[in-house]
Amino acid sequence: MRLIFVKRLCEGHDRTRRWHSFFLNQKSLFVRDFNMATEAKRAKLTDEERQTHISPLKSAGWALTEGRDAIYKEFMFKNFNQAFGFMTRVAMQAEKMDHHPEWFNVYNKVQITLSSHDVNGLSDRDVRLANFIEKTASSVSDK
Ligand SMILES: C[C@H](O)[C@H](O)[C@H]1CNC2=NC(N)=NC(=O)C2=N1
Repeated sequence: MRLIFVKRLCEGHDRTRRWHSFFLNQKSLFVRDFNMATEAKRAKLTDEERQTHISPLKSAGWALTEGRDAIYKEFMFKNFNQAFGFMTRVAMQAEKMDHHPEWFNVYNKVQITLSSHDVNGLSDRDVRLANFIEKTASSVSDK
């Protein structure tokens, strides 16, 4: 039996785009829907996940924001050039992830808040972006 792999980008009612993937045979039988994995990630972090992933970020200088399920950190660079170089790298990663920071910059200071609007709180996308931001900040500061 010949199986055809189908991948389709769909826009949901909440305007988020997700990949729907399935194998079809000639009778259009759904064999697998990889979208399940994506769906599972669109959820708030559990208490256990916060212990594992938010605690190390707190040690790195991130703090929970008051009155809102989000994390915040202020970064200082040598000058504007370095700060903007950092922001450019983060912006490209954010676009790739379709997950964007709330941020403020003046000269060498960049203040960042991360939260997932679609779940109204912290999700694993904030953890991944925060870790990328940490790595990028130290590589930019090294120069
Ligand atoms: C339509 C688009 O996928 C969504 O609006 C994305 C864009 N960037 C986002 N960024 C953040 N921080 N949270 C989101 O829920 C989010 N959603």
